[in-house]
Amino acid sequence: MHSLFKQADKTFSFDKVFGPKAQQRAIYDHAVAPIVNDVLEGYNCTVFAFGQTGTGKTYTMEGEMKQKAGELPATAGVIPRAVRHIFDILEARKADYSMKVTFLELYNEDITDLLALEDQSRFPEDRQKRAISLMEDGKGGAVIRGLEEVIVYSPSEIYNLLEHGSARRRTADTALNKQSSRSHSVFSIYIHVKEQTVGNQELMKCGRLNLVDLAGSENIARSGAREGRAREAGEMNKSLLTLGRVITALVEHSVHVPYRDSKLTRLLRESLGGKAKTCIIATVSPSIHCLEETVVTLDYAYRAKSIRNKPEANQKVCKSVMLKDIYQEMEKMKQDVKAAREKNGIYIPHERFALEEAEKKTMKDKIESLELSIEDHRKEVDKFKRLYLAEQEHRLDLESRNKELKMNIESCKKEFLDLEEAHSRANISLKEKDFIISNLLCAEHSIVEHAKDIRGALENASGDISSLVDKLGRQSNTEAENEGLLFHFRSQLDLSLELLRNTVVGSVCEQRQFLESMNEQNKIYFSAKSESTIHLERRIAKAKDIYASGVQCMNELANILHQRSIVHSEKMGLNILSHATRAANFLAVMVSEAEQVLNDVFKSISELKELLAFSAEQQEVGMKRSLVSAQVMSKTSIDFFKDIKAHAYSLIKHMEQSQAECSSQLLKFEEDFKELSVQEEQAALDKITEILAGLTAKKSTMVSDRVGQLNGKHKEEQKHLKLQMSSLQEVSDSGVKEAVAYAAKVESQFREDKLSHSKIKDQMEDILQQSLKKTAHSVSYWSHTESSLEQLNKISVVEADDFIEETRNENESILQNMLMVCTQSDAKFDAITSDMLTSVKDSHLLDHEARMRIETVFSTSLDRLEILKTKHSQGTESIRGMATKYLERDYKVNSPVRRRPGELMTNEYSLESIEQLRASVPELVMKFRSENNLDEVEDKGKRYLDHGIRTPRSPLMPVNHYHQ
Ligand SMILES: Nc1ncnc2c1ncn2[C@@H]1O[C@H](COP(=O)(O)OP(=O)(O)OP(=O)(O)O)[C@@H](O)[C@H]1O
Repeated sequence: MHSLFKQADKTFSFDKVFGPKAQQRAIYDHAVAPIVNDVLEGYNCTVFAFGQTGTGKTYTMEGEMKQKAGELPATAGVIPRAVRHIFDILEARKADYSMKVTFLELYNEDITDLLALEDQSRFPEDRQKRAISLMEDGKGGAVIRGLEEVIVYSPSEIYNLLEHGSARRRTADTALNKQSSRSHSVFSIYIHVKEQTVGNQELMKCGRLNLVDLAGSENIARSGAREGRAREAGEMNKSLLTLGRVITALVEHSVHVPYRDSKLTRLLRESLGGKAKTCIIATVSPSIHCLEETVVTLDYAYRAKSIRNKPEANQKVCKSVMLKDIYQEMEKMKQDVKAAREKNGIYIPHERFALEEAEKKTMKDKIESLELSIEDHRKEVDKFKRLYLAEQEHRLDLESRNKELKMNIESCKKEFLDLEEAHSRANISLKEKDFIISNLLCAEHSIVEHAKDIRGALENASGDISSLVDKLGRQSNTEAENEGLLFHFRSQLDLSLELLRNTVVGSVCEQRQFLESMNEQNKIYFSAKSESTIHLERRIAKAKDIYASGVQCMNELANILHQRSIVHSEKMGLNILSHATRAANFLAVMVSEAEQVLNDVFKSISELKELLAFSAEQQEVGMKRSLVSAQVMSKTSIDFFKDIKAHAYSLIKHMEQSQAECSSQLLKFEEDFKELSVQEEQAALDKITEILAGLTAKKSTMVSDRVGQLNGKHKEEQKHLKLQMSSLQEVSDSGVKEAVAYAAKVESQFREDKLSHSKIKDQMEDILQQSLKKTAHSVSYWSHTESSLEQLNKISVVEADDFIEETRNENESILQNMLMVCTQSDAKFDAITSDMLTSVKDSHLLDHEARMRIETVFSTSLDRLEILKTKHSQGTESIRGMATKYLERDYKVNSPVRRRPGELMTNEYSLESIEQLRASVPELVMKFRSENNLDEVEDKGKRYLDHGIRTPRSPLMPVNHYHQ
């Protein structure tokens, strides 16, 4: 089956190929019409159709012949069309012609005349078709004795004969064709055309057209032929087989062409390699089920196409010569008739009978001896065929083995190339990894640098924090100082108020004492002057009241001020205390956490460093190992393939040699055999018996010698081949084992390396993620701390500022009130004093003495008042000065923070800079590839890319989210 499909790939070329829809007319015009013209020029021409049964041979040759209105139907085949064509030409030429036709059937090697009259014999055996003998004409053609030649004058006559004859053909119902022709049919048209020559001599052009419809070649099993049909098919196939052999012999220019092996080939002898012009129509089926037969048919047709005939026109004969022939023939026939009349039965003249008998006898002898020799030949040929077939099989076997070996070599080469590619890929990946490692080291270095920077920044921050703590301490000191100052101010204020009160009380007492003394004096003096005294008393009481109310007011104010200052200082103290403790706690926690974070970062960085170093070391070791093993393996594979190649080469050479030798020997043998056969044939004519014996002996010895030689050689070759094959197998087995072992080793190493690499990578990834998380956490924490500090600072500053402002405002308002009260009391005191002076002046008018006394008292009072005034103004001034000092100089306000901790960090360690710390493996791979022009290499780095795309580095994600 496999070979069949292989055959189906074959290509055949023909003069013209007609498809299933081709019209009969097209086939005729293209293939047969030129032949008809040649027939009319005096050539013998043959058109024969052959092919598988049921493929349309009869349809092509005969078709439908019933005329419609004098016209042939479209389905008319080659024969009716040729007949019509011939008549058309002859009539157009107005030629003088004669035409006769014969129609015979060749069935199971028997020739039957299809145009002979029906036998009216009573007995069925007599009614059997008369067998007709086939004889050589001595010019390479065949003569059929006793065949009915019907002279025809019109196409319709021929059509009738054709229909009549076709109806008598043996047909049967088969699985492939309902009306399958079981015989070969030959319809011949003989045409004699008279030609006028210059010398007024009449010449005749004799042409013959054989139209042959062969029985179908058939696969007995498929055609469904059984028993009688099977035998019939076998016979048909036999004659077709002989036809095939004849074609083969003609194609190969063999000396002997087995025409005589079947009647069909004897009949067609002239048309195959003879002097006739031949057209072969091969019919095939488009069905796949008929592929085998189709290929065989096409093969026959293709081979038959290369047969070269030597067409020769028949000799033009004189009319007189022809007439002479005809008369001779008539004479012969007359003698036959006469002999038949004289006796009952079939009689011929005695001389002819004796001649024919002798001829028959010699022929019979010849045939017998030839049959014997043919039988021998056949046996020998069969033997050699078997040998040849065995040899061919052996050759095919060797060829297939050779092919297998070649394929093995090819696959090994491919594997080797794959290995080389893998090796180069491994090298590239090694370089890639080196590149990545160096970049990772750089990244690590930069991370360490950044960590150092962070540490510096943290140190700065801790400095800032400690300065902040100092500042807070200072602030609390300031607050304490302020408290002290306030206390001092309060005590001072109390003192001055006390002093003022004492002064006022003293002056009032003095005034009172003076007034009492004045009263006593006046009692004495002003007994008479009660009105003025009453007035004075009233006035004094009024001044007394005013002074008492002023003192009371001052006292109240001082108390309020005192109480407020106490409350405020307490509040402030509490605030400052709480702020300080909060800040201290917060800073302590922050410092400890920052230290922890820093420690973690350093720890993870050192771990990362160690891991990186370890992984780089391991990778290097693994890569080196794989490189070495790959190199070893490549070397071994190369050696192994070299060995195989050398072995295969020697094997092929040896095979070629042996094949050439075999074929040359076979050719030689065939030639010898043919030569011998020819010689034998020649000699057989002379001394058949003697030479046959000699020849047989010679042949048998020669054959046995040759066979022995061939066998010996064949055995030697086989031995040699076996040896070669076994060594080759050993080599290939060992090579395969080595290759498998190396492959397994390399694979395991690769797996190990890959596993460790992936583990380390995972660890690295984890650590990196952890460190990044911690960094992110610390960054967030820092920023949080910073904001908290800032907030705290702001709150405390605002609170302190508010409090101070409030206190200042309150104090200022109190002082303003106090000053106002003082001024009011001054004014009132002045008013009282002036009143008193007026009263004193009034009293002066009353009494000079009293006036003198009063003047003295007045001057003393004035002095005292002056002193009181000065003291009062001094007290006021000191209070004011103290207040100013307290408010402007001594009350310490917290100076604003110049540099905020954390600014450095946020500015220097932006998200971008942290992102830049990443060593992106895909980018590194891309960079490496672009630098090394490795784009065309199978994209192994794609994995990194894919990986990079699939798992974007998550550690910084929280940071990103936090900051977004
Ligand atoms: N080209 C065609 N167009 C129409 N019908 C066709 C064609 N060729 C063959 N046939 C039909 O196929 C059937 C078989 O054809 P035909 O008898 O000519 O085959 P065959 O090759 O002579 O077979 P066998 O060798 O068995 O005699 C017939 O019925 C015929 O009419």
